[in-house]
Amino acid sequence: MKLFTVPQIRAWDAYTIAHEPISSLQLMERASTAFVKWFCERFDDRCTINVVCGMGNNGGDGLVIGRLLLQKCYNVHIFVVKHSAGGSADFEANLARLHPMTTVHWITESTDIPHFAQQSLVIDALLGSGLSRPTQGFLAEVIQKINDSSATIIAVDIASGLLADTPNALSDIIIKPDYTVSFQCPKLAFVQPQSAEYVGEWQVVDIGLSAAYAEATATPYFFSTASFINDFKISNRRKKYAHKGSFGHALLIGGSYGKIGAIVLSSKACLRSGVGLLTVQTPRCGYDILQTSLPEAMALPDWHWMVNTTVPNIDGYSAVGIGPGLGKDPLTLQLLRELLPKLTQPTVFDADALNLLSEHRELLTLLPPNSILTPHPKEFQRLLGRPWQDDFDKLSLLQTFAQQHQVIVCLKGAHTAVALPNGTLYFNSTGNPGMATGGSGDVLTGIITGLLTQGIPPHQAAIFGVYQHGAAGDRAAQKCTQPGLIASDIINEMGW
Ligand SMILES: NC(=O)C1=CN([C@@H]2O[C@H](COP(=O)(O)OP(=O)(O)OC[C@H]3O[C@@H](n4cnc5c(N)ncnc54)[C@H](O)[C@@H]3O)[C@@H](O)[C@H]2O)[C@@H](O)CC1
Ligand SMILES: Nc1ncnc2c1ncn2[C@@H]1O[C@H](COP(=O)(O)OP(=O)(O)O)[C@@H](O)[C@H]1O
Ligand SMILES: [K+]
Repeated sequence: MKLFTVPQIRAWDAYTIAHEPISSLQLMERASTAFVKWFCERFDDRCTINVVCGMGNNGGDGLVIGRLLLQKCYNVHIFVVKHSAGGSADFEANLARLHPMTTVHWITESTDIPHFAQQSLVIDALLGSGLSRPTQGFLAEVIQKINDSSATIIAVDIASGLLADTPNALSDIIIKPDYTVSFQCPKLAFVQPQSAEYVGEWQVVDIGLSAAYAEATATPYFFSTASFINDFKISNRRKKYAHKGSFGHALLIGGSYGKIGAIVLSSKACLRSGVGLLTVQTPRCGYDILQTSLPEAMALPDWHWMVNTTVPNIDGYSAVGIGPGLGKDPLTLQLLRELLPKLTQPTVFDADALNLLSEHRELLTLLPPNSILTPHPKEFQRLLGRPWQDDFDKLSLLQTFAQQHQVIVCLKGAHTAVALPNGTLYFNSTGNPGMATGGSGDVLTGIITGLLTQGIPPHQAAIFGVYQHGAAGDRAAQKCTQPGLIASDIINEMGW
């Protein structure tokens, strides 16, 4: 699914209105109907609902939502904050339609702001994507009062006061919703850690905007949903006469004294991703551990007891993964230095392989094109050599890094962002905080290396691997709960 900026979404609305054809008023009705459908599936008519509206089209949505819920016999109170002299045309039209049904409570000064009871629901339709300046005055007071209440808050399209495509100032006063129900496509802010408390649990509802516009309009941002991933047509079916040679031979290099578990986890995930053969190079202290815990893997023990030091002969391997548990010993650095120019096969760099690259930045120029780097935010900061100002700055640095080095970077976290060498970004839709546990990233390295080994092109291996890793994590969390989840559970739930 493509992710669009607010100006693009506005153009998308206009295109749909011009080409469907449909009036903007009808589109507002359609959007609000989709919201109400989502709402009624979750909340029954015993609750008290406060719809708090502004005077733009987001407020217009609020008025329609209020009307539709009244028609369904919900207990609805509608408030309008008078923040401008007149409302948008569609707001005014819907205000007129509401009049015979109920009294609208106007909030024109601070004393008009109601108390929102603990058990009630607040539907936030104050401001949407038309936000043009920070909220101030009694509009900000209303937001503050809603936030201070214990009511359940549901934002229409986007939380009032939250900017969709650019960072907010720390001082901005913004609704902190429990849920955001957004129209047609997620906003960029929804996949940024800094906006988390201004988004809550979010869901996109389809309002039938033009498919032709979406198809024809370019964007660097994508959201990897199940249907998007299915388009890669990566099959889990095997041909009857397939043999282990049909699925490639992976080489993983990692582990050091005390961190053999990391490379074992990667190895296990790599095997479960479907490779035909796997060889694992570890220091000698890892030999017994690996052979005992994973008899399916072949071991290539280094002469060194504690760390990896020897450049393996990489001929014959379909793909390489290096980094989990690797350590940063000077001998291991030497290995990496000598290995890099020899690599002709697709390669994944993770963990300490990335840290070594960060500390010896001249090595970055030796990365083969389309290599896959899988840093978590701290590792990415080290690779950059400097921190970012905010999440949007981080994304732009990520795009620039991938373009400059012609590599694929999977910046891990909730909504892992995969940056391609052409600057496009794919935000992942799967995964959960249960995966914030040691070893989860090692599993991802194994999965992506395994996909590369089977001949899947690097950009697909990265996007698909990240998606399937998160999906396996979601299945694991269902079984073990989020706190109970450990990295091995992700491996046990693998399969697609
Ligand atoms: N056809 C469409 O365009 C559709 C739009 N929809 C809704 O329309 C919304 C966007 O509508 P609008 O563009 O009218 O935007 P808003 O509803 O966000 O309101 C913008 C108005 O508020 C004012 N404003 C902006 N920031 C302010 C601030 N901080 N304090 C006080 N006033 C402020 C602006 O000057 C403008 O008059 C979407 O979020 C969505 O909810 C939906 O109805 C779906 C269809
Ligand atoms: N809150 C979260 N939501 C979704 N996925 C998460 C979350 N926290 C961590 N993960 C995933 O778990 C993995 C953690 O990787 P990493 O930090 O490298 O762990 P480790 O180094 O211990 O293996 C990443 O793939 C990341 O996307
Ligand atoms: K809103």
